Amino acid sequence: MIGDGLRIDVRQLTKRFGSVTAVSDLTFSVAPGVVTGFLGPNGAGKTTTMRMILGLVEPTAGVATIGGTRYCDLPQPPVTVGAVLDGASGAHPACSGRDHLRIYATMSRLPLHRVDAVLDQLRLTAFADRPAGEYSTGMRQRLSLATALLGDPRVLLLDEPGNGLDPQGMAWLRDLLQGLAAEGRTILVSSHVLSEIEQIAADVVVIRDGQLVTPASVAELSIAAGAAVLVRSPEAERLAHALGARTALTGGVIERKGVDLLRVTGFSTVAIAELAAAHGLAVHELTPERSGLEQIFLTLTAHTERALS
Ligand SMILES: Nc1ncnc2c1ncn2[C@@H]1O[C@H](COP(=O)(O)OP(=O)(O)OP(=O)(O)O)[C@@H](O)[C@H]1O
Repeated sequence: MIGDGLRIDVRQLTKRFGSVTAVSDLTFSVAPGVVTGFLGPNGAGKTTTMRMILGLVEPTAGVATIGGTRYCDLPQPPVTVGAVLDGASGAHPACSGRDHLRIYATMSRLPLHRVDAVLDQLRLTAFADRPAGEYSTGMRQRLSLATALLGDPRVLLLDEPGNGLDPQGMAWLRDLLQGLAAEGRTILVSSHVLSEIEQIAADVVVIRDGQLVTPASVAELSIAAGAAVLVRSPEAERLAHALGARTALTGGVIERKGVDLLRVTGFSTVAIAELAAAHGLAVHELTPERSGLEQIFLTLTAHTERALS
């Protein structure tokens, strides 16, 4: 573990570029210990928000803090926050990966032994002395991440880190980020490849038109978007009755799909299991009918789709 985790807090952030409002009164938090996905259609304001968190763009209003402190007031920013904003490592094509990291470490006053550590962590040691211009897309992405991790930061902000990675590379990225989060780090990842975020992230912040749609766990998001759960029970009738008594609160729908099968919306699998247990009803199967985050995302941002059409 890396000590107490640091929360990112975005409070009523607004950014206007002339007549364009890129981000509007945006408030959300990013918790340590899990990977949080940052989703929104093109132009939703994700990059602008990340840039404001990193002090690269001055907010028109509001504030973003990391562990309660604004980025510009952090005593040692590279030790607290690592970021990859455009997927580019910033390495000169003629410069080797190792030399690029050495230069960055020196500029950021980080110990040089971290260079070998991140080369090893990012599986770049075998390519470390080749010119960065000869790196594949995946290797360039790893060099960007290596640069962000040089300070062993407690917070990571990654804009589209999966861009250009093949499925193997994505699986590796997922394991890396989940491992870093499990150490207590705070990780915010934006991506357009929503099925990948679904695999990587436990929490999700969705924005559109610079405004918050929802902060939620992936499971909660599924419920909010009407994802259903198939429930097989020998006492389906009684279970349907028990669930039905709660739908006034949850807004869910209970459908009979067979003698022992219900299709339920508005409830998580956990809520259904707990309700069944509370009523002493057996449940033989609980299967989330996954519409996938892609569909959920489209449902939640449908307003934007309509506005554009
Ligand atoms: N420097 C700038 N000057 C003027 N407008 C800008 C500037 N930066 C961003 N914008 C505008 O702000 C809005 C939000 O852009 P932003 O890049 O933050 O969105 P995004 O969600 O990251 O989009 P994408 O997923 O396409 O990268 C867009 O309308 C964009 O054109």
